[in-house]
Amino acid sequence: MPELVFFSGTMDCGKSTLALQIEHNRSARGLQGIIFTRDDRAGEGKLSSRLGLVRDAVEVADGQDLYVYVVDHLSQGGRADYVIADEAQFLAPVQIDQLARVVDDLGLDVYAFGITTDFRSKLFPGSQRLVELADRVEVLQVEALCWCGARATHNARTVGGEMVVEGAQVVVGDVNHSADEIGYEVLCRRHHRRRMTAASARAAALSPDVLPVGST
Ligand SMILES: Nc1ncnc2c1ncn2[C@@H]1O[C@H](COP(=O)(O)OP(=O)(O)O)[C@@H](O)[C@H]1O
Ligand SMILES: Cc1cn([C@H]2C[C@H](O)[C@@H](COP(=O)(O)O)O2)c(=O)[nH]c1=O
Repeated sequence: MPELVFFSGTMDCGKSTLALQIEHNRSARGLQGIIFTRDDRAGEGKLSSRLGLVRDAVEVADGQDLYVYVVDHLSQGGRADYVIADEAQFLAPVQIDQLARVVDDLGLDVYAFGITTDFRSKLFPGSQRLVELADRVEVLQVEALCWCGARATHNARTVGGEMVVEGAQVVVGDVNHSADEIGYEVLCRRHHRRRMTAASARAAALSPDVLPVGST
C-alpha cells in the first residue's frame, strides 16, 4: 500500500540526508521521483544536506496545488514513482492534504521531511497536518544532542548566542552561526524551557557567583 510518511526531528538531525539517500536508492533502481522543497538554505529549487550533497528540486510556491502538479507532470508524459517533500514544515496544511491525495488517488508513496515544532516549541501548521494525516511518523534515529549531552528535542532561535522567543515563525537559517547572527541551536526540553543555550551556560559557568571559592 502506498504511504504518506512523515520523517521528523529537530534541525540538524539528518532529515535532508535521508531524503537524498531515499532518492538515490530509488533512482539507482530506475525509479523516478518528484522532489519538492521550500526555502532550503542552499537556495531556490535545491534540496541540500549538511553532509555536502545537494540536488535540484521543485520549489513549492504559496498556493501551489501539489496534487495538480503531479497530475500535470504525469499527463504530459512525465514519470513519477514516488514523491519527496523536504522542509515540509513550510508547506501549507492544504498542500499536505494534496500530498495525501497523491498517495490515495495516484497510488504513489510520499516521503515528507521536516521539523515538527518552531523556536517557541509550537507546531508548524504544515507539520501539524502531517501528524494528523500521515500513515506513519518516523523519528530519525541519529540523535542531535543538546550541549549538555542529552538528546535534543527542541529547536531554539538565537541572537548573539542567546535564545529568543519573539519573532516570525519562519526565518530561514542554520545552526552554528557566528555569535552576532540570528541562528538556531538544538536543545533538550529542560534547557529549552530554561532558555539555556551553550553560550549562556558557558557564561553562567564563568559568573563570579559560581566560581570556586578563592578564585578572582
Ligand atoms: N562533517 C560531518 N561529518 C559527519 N557527519 C556530519 C558532518 N556534518 C554534518 N553531519 C551530519 O549531518 C547531520 C545533518 O544533516 P542534514 O541532513 O543537513 O540535517 P537536517 O536536514 O535534519 O537539518 C548532522 O546531524 C550530522 O549527523
Ligand atoms: C526552529 C525554526 C526553524 N526555522 C527554519 C530554519 C531552517 O531554515 C529550517 C530548518 O531546516 P533544517 O534542514 O531542518 O535544519 O527551518 C524557522 O523558520 N523557524 C523556526 O522556528
